[in-house]
Amino acid sequence: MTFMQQTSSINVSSEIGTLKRLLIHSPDGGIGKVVPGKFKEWLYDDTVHLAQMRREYNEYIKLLLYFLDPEKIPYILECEKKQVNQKQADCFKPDNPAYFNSDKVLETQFLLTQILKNEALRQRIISGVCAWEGCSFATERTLQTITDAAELAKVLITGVLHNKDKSIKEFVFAPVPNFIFTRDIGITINDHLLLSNAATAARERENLLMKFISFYYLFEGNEDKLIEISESSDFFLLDENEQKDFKTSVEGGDVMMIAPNHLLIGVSERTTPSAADEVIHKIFANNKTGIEKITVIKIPHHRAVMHIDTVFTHVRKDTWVLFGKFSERVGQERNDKQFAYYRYLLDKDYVPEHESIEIFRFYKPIAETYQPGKDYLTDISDKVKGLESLLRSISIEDFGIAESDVKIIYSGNNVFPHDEREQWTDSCNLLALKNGVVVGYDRNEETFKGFMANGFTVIKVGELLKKFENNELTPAEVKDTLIVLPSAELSRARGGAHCMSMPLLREKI
Ligand SMILES: NC(=[NH2+])NCCC[C@H](N)C(=O)O
Repeated sequence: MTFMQQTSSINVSSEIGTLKRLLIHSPDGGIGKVVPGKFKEWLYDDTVHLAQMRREYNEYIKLLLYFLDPEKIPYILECEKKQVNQKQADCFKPDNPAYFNSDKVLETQFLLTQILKNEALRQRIISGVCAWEGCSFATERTLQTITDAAELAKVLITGVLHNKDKSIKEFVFAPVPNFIFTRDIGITINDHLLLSNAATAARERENLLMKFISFYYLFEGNEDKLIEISESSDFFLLDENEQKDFKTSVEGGDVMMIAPNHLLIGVSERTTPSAADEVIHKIFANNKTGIEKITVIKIPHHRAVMHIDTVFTHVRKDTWVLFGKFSERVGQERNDKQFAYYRYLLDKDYVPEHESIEIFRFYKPIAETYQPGKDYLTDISDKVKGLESLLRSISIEDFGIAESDVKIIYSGNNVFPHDEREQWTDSCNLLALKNGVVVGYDRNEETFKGFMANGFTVIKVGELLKKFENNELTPAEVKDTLIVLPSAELSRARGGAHCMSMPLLREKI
């Protein structure tokens, strides 16, 4: 039986409907191989203490299981208790027979292992990865000799090959240290999945592995629901400069299924204009995706804001968290207080960040037949003046909220330098477990003030889990809450809970 046949499978139509199933990846050994000389290329800003990162991440897993698959909890608690002295309990290791194996909280390495048990696919995947990574024939043969699927999956992800007695290690290819950010490898759009096409080589193998996982596991038998994006066929003939303009990369952190018929696409450091173009055409051409409205948000290209989900996320139908520097309202307010004459005097190309954000809306009713040559751009400038008014308009139009009830919570409570510091450590990158219950990082304390001022409870994950364990509270009873994960190490990889999750199933809202 295929995955689709045995489960009520895959469907996401908002960022805040109750989360029922997602794809994650636990920090693997490859993260422990990141060296300073590779920071830029591998998209890291620091080295990470892997053991501590795993402890932090396991709190996240437990939280997810409590909400999505509570039947696994007794097993996890028992396993943790038995192995307190072990660095990491076996039930958290995807390559261990004791792995918790949930069909709600799915894991990439675990799924890859399942596919690798099929001999024909095993050959195909090894060849695919080897061709991609350009490894020697000898290495390919060595990989073929690994008969244990779990071991092979680990090698294909970490790039580290051990010999039989585990004494000698060899790197067969680079690690993929950003694979924990499963958000970026694909986007569930209703019952379809848009496969990413990474902007940088450091993340390309992730996309390849995700393709295998999608075609041979998650969407097996329903491959028509997978959407792939690629460069146009004449791309290879373009000269170097033109290629820069027409490169087609899209990463999941830039795509949000924000409301049942509405998709947001960020054009950023990672997602290119030509990728947005291609996504718009593919989605409008396919009525089954259920998308009528596509809003494209152009943000500045820099590391601090690599994807739109580092700038804002949806918290509750009426509530958003946003980086104030990118809000036209906040920008205007500052200017009203003291007019910025320097803007006349500075270099001509100086544009304050919020003003450099551009928003475009494309609209095609489902009932209308798609015409490739038609321009679907619609003018929304009367109501959308910038990012903040866009978010407000989504609450009002897509979720039926009264204008006066929409709340915007700002990174660092909009006080410099906390706004920038906390945005950097993902104060705006929250994962909603349900409408009004979101997961973030414990270090972004100034941002908490905005949550509390708007009636939210802020609680450390450890405290919440204790309440669950003592039966003082159930996940169903948790409302209007920001749950915060320990983040000393996790945040160093530069992604938050939103990045560390790929929702596959949410309740309709
Ligand atoms: N959706 C996200 N914001 N993902 C964050 C990815 C972080 C990762 N280090 C990168 O630079 O690619």
